[in-house]
Amino acid sequence: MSEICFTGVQHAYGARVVLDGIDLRLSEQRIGIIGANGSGKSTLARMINGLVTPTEGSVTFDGMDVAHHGKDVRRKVGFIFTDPDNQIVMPTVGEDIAFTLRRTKLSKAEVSAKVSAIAHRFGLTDHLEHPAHLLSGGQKQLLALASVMVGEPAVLVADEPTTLLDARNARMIAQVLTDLPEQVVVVTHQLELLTDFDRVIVIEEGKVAGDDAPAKAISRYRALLELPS
Ligand SMILES: Nc1ncnc2c1ncn2[C@@H]1O[C@H](COP(=O)(O)OP(=O)(O)OP(=O)(O)O)[C@@H](O)[C@H]1O
Repeated sequence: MSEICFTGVQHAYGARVVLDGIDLRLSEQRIGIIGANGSGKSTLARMINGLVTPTEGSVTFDGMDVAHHGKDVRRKVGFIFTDPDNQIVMPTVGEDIAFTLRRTKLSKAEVSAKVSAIAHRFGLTDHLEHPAHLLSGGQKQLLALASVMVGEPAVLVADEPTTLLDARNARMIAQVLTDLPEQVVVVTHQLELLTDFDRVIVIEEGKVAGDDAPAKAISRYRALLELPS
């Protein structure tokens, strides 16, 4: 597994500090990040691949400082967002997956083989020729995943990947993420998604307020929100 290290990390948007004093060494296979709205989870997740850089401290990915090696890190850290429509860029499913490989030196046949293999892995084989915008919400999230994973990142970061999905599709995407052999970091409000995860970080008002196995971290979070456990 890769090692993601936050050392003395602060992030401020203008004068507003939204993350502070973050020290984390993440090397487990499945890591969840939970916390109330606005607590700083997305900001933390975006720091892993340099979409957001710290205003103090540093984030490293396998020893590379993300602020200085953003491009190299982004090759190793795939990212999916809440709304797959924001990352589907090509008209058809097959073209969208192939788009990720456009800057590689692979031959047409090699690209085609990789697209077929990843479509098969994410259950999209029958949709390769279909317009991406006609897919269901769950299928679009699968396409976003396939288009990222075809680039063979070492880690996938997913920021609330099930928020826009109905319960059945949310469960399906949760299962797909849980079963990925790659390392995953998932920000979510869907706490049951994290049942089989290795570690869950609780963020509260920009600080780490819990860091434990799922059951304990989730009870800590419920206690913070004053919800029944
Ligand atoms: N680009 C930005 N400019 C200014 N403030 C921002 C920006 N992005 C986020 N914020 C603020 O930073 C704080 C943390 O936001 P962040 O999106 O990281 O929280 P979150 O825990 O992911 O929230 P949610 O669960 O609602 O998605 C919030 O108060 C938010 O309004």
